[in-house]
Amino acid sequence: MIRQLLRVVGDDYRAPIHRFLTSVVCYAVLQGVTFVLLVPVLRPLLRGDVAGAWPWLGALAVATAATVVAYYVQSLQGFRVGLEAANQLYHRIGDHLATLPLGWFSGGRVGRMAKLASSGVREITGLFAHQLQPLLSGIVTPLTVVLAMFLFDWRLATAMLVAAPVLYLVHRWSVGMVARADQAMDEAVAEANDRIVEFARFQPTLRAFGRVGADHAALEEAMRTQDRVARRYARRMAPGKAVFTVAVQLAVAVAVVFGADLALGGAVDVAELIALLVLVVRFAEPIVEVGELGSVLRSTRASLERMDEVLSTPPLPEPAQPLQPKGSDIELADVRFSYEGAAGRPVLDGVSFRVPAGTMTALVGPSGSGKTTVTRLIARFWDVDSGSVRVGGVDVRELGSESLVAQLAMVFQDVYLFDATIAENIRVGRPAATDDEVREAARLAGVDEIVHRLPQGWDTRVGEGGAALSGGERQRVSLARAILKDAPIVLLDEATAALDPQNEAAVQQALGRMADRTMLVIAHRLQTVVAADQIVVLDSRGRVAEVGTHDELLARDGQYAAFWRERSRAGTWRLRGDRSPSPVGGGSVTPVA
Ligand SMILES: Nc1ncnc2c1ncn2[C@@H]1O[C@H](COP(=O)(O)OP(=O)(O)OP(=O)(O)O)[C@@H](O)[C@H]1O
Repeated sequence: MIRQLLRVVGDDYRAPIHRFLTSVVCYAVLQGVTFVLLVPVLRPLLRGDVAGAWPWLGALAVATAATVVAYYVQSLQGFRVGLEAANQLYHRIGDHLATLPLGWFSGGRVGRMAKLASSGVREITGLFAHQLQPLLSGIVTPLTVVLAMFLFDWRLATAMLVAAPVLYLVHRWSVGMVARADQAMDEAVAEANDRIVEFARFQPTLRAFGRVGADHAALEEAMRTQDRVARRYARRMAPGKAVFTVAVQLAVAVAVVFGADLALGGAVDVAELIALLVLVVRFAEPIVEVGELGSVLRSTRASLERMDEVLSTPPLPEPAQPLQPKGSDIELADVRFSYEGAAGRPVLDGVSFRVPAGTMTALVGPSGSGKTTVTRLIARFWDVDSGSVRVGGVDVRELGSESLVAQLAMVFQDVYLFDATIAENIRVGRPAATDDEVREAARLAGVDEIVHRLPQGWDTRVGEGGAALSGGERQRVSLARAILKDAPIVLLDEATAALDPQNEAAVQQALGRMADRTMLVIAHRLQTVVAADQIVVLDSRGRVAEVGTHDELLARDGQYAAFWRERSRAGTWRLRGDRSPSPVGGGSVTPVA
């Protein structure tokens, strides 16, 4: 565990940890020495020889004072090293996250990462501040006592030495038993927590379907499971913990009986025996303390393992000599791609098309055909399995990630806004932009309209993730970011959810503003599709079905023409200014996402 801890915290932080561990070992040895000194102090006292006890009392006083100082030093160091290690960990995790492929952040990883960064880092701080000392003392102090015991009586010392591995084995067994119970309990609690959060988050959906009470089957089932596991936990955990404590007390009892036998046989006198038995009892104390740490240590070890896993996730490979893009065209050549761990056919299966510099390509296809995946491969969220994605004539794997990012402005559906003002959020697009440039970008994306409606205008904070804004408003802020960034290539996903008339106007205006850029748009609006220089149609198997202009594709009377007819009949291609309802859901052949 200590090796894993050193690996997670990093090589450059080994020295302070070693210093801390050394101070803990010093403290544990001194503690053992103070225990041992009780024997020469008690032996003369129990025989009525007070004068004979004085020199040993002096030694005990010195040893006790040294132990107190050592305790103070090690606990101070424990807190300091714990806090610094937490800081160091935050930096290491932060630095490492910045190098990971963007695709790594999808799924539930960000949530798990947040938990790891808060409770996981706290646990590791606690390991230094509270647990390493009793853990090491539980081994070093009894060892010191046993070794010193050989100075007084080799028979009792041997008995204690024999007891140590027996106690260790019992401890392992008991920790294993408690760990199994703990793990089942942790899983049940985590499941119940998830269900409660889900229950709270989906209240609107549940109520919309008349589920007004607390009759959420999944939640009830999770609660029942937790209750069942908690009962089993209590039944299993108590004996697991008790067995170790009983084993320690049994070892002490055996030592007492053995000592009494020696005294009766005249091998040791009664005064010496009592003094030695006090030592035996003290020998057991630190061991019992280790027994109490079992479950905390197990949970800390699990956090360490998860951190180790994150820190050993390979970063996005960077080219040794990054090339510069020559122009701003995009080209996908025979791209095959599957998501990690996904079975079955690839999401993209031999996709090839080119977006010439300064033109607009609309990407359409049924839901799940891989449109979003295409844009994310261009932004190198992941690397392709085979084939290549080229930007400015250079494979994105040969461009440094900085120069790739500099080429792109992305407006995706899942827009994240920081809990800051709108202006600060727009400025993310180009931190060095002037206030006027920020306002101009906001105006072009229709954000100024939103600002006028907000209580504190430009100074209104938008809440975490942009919670104070609607989906369409968030996307407009994202558009303003893209306009401000002024990158040569724009990847845009026209979110269906955000297609209110104002948002449409903003998207239209923004597209007009960026008309000289290379644009790849996952298109949901008729005028985007019609105005595109070319339309790329993906089929449900992740292949390019057709490429051409609107008129060409209609004339070809293929998949696009079929989409077109169906959409026109259903009225779900939206015309500018048309206030009919937005497209609903994704049919199997809808070109809208
Ligand atoms: N992070 C991911 N991990 C695993 N599978 C994914 C991931 N993202 C998407 N997929 C799967 O890849 C396929 C293509 O998804 P993608 O989002 O690219 O399609 P899309 O055409 O953009 O769909 P939509 O129009 O519904 O947004 C889908 O089957 C989807 O379930």
